[in-house]
Amino acid sequence: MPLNKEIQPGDNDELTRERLQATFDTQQMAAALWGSDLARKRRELAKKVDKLTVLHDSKDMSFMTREEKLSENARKVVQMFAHVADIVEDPSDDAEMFHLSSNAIGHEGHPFGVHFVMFIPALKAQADDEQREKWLMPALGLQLIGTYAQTELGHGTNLRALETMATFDKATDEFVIHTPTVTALKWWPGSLGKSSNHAVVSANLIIDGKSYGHHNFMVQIRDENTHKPLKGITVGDIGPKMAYNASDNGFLGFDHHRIPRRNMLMRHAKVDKNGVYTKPPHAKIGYSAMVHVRSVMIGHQGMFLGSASTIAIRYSLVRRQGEIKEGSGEVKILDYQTQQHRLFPQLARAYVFMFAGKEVRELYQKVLSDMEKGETTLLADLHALTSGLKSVVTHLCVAGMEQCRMACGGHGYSRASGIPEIWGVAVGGCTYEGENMVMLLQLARYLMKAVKETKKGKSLGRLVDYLLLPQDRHSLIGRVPQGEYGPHLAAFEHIARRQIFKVADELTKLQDKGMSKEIAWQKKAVELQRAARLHTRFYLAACFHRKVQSVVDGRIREALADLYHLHLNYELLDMVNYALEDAYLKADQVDFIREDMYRLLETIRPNAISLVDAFEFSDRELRSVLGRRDGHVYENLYKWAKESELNRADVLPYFDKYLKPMMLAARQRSNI
Ligand SMILES: CCCCCCCCCC/C=C\CCCCC/C=C/C(=O)SCCNC(=O)CCNC(=O)[C@H](O)C(C)(C)COP(=O)(O)OP(=O)(O)OC[C@H]1O[C@@H](n2cnc3c(N)ncnc32)[C@H](O)[C@@H]1OP(=O)(O)O
Ligand SMILES: Cc1cc2nc3c(=O)[nH]c(=O)nc-3n(C[C@H](O)[C@H](O)[C@H](O)COP(=O)(O)OP(=O)(O)OC[C@H]3O[C@@H](n4cnc5c(N)ncnc54)[C@H](O)[C@@H]3O)c2cc1C
Repeated sequence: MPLNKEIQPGDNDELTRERLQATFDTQQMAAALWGSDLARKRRELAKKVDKLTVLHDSKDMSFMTREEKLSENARKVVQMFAHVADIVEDPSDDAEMFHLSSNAIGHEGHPFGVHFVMFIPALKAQADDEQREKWLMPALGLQLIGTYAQTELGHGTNLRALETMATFDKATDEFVIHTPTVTALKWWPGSLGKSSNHAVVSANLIIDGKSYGHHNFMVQIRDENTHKPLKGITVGDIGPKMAYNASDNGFLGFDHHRIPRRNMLMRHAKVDKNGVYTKPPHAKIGYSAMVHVRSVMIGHQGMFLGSASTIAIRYSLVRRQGEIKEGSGEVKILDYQTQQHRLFPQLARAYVFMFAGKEVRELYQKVLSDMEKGETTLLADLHALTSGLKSVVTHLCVAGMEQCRMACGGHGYSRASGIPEIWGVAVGGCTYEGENMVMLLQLARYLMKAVKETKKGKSLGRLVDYLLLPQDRHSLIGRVPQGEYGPHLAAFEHIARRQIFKVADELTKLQDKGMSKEIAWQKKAVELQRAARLHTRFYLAACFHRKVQSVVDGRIREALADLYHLHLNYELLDMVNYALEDAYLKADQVDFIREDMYRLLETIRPNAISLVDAFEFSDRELRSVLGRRDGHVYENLYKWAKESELNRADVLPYFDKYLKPMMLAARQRSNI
């Protein structure tokens, strides 16, 4: 039995030979990546989706208009729910459902995207028991479609400047929801434009003329039967986007629209019928739906980068171009060192992002169950961690995916590669759920507080314990046996700690000179976001270390350790300026890191296909001609191109309408 479980009769021989070189069992590696239970469920649900033709794309989405995309994905999502009990073991398991939707629907969006990822989590965390009964149960039972309407045309980041108003009318026991200006229009919510009939709306709570800041309200926006907007509500689609065009992101305006008082989500903050306001136990508890998405995004982004790596690495083993030794025949492009250097570090990042995604979800679940008991101590840690990870992971993912695309040459630029769409979806993650730079500055706030605690000999939390440790002056990389690469991880720690303390000292100096805290912050904002990035990259490296250490099977651990060590080398070189500034690393150590990285590229090369096969993306899920499991790329690229709508006729009307008359006229002129 070969160790790579993807081998099948009829596959491209080149790929089969590659797969036979695996040093580990790909299904065991899949278990390390996804968790053994989820890996098994993914495998089984993919087989079931393969058999259920109603869940298959009716044609490649690249050849569809937006309206066709919306309709196609609405059709598939409805079929998916109709068959859900036959396909998944536990329909209430978000992870299993996400993988089902990834297989059957893809990533271009569908009417229930924000419903499941924000609307339901907002109700779970912020609705009281009675409200859960009223809306959560119907939402879970698909009796209504919800969205999360927070961002406005004028403001997305600065939530304190949101303009939508929810004014309490004591006489009728209602809130009056109103959009006072054009900039107050809700703008961007997913599935709002044409699909949703309910929304959790963020609006400023106003009682007796006093504003209590923004709170969340349940608003029905469309009639349940006719689907027409209710009186006082204007709603529509905001137009085409870079990608994610099967999602109808929308706008929404209210003209003194009335809702019952009990439509304010009241698990934590409350307003009684006399207009008496009760504060929540934590000022930011109403932000929980955002924290939820930030926590799920990390693993999803890892998956996007894993998909792009799979496509590029498989294709690089099919594509031959040029010779390394003259006369010895064209080589697979993955045999070029530059191609390996382009792709393997992205593969390693995909792995660690998926591991980090799992860790952060566990912390989220813990915080959620604490919150249920009114306990909010870990909320700040979770906010800091998710803010940093969300920003660093999305940024590195899209940079990595772009490398994958370019590594596929011209065919990478074609939508047939599948990379442009997932890149477009992934890059949205740099903006949604908090613009990356803004979220890095949120983490920086936490880090600066942590420095203050450290100076008192205390730690703000587990994530920043390392700030209490003393700094070494020189790295031991290349000075002691490599072992488990401890000195490399120590270098990540050193770089992060130094930048964090450096910027904290600079802030103090500016303030000591009389500068206000806010202006000093502005003067050092770029350095602060750097501190946040370095802290997060240290967290990621340490997470990779924890994962490798936890693996019991020797062959899996060895293959993972190769990726981990490559990650350490590659990322350190990417941040090397920070280690050179204080001569922590010497030039010969940088050379040592580089040479070790090149060695690792060669070590990883024979396992490359098995490391991507271990993601176990089905062809249906990958939606890529270049990334096909069987490697039959060229004949299928030709088949795909023939599906282009431009090939429906040999001559298209625009030729007769514009080009032919122009050429005829030109010929006539030349005959005169
Ligand atoms: C079919 C079935 C499928 C089922 C499977 C489901 C899976 C589906 C997967 C689909 C995947 C993808 C779909 C993509 C959907 C995308 C949806 C996108 C949605 C959105 O974008 S919603 C809008 C998001 N908006 C934002 O993120 C806004 C960003 N801004 C902010 O968060 C805040 O304004 C801020 C944090 C930048 C600042 O807030 P502000 O109130 O002004 O506070 P500050 O004064 O700066 O800070 C005050 C203190 O508060 C702390 N703080 C801030 N936020 C939090 C928090 N969330 N938690 C805890 N603490 C917080 C902050 O740190 C300060 O503390 P300090 O004073 O320093 O102690
Ligand atoms: C695909 C997609 C889906 C979305 N889905 C939803 C949804 O379902 N529901 C919803 O409510 N919203 C949604 N959004 C909106 C999204 O949350 C916001 O676009 C996002 O929070 C960024 O806010 P903004 O657009 O106001 O950017 P801005 O804040 O205007 O950012 C513009 C620039 O200003 C900078 N900047 C802003 N403030 C600061 C600061 N304090 N310090 C330093 N720099 C700053 C930013 O770094 C950025 O460079 C979605 C957006 C996208 C792209």
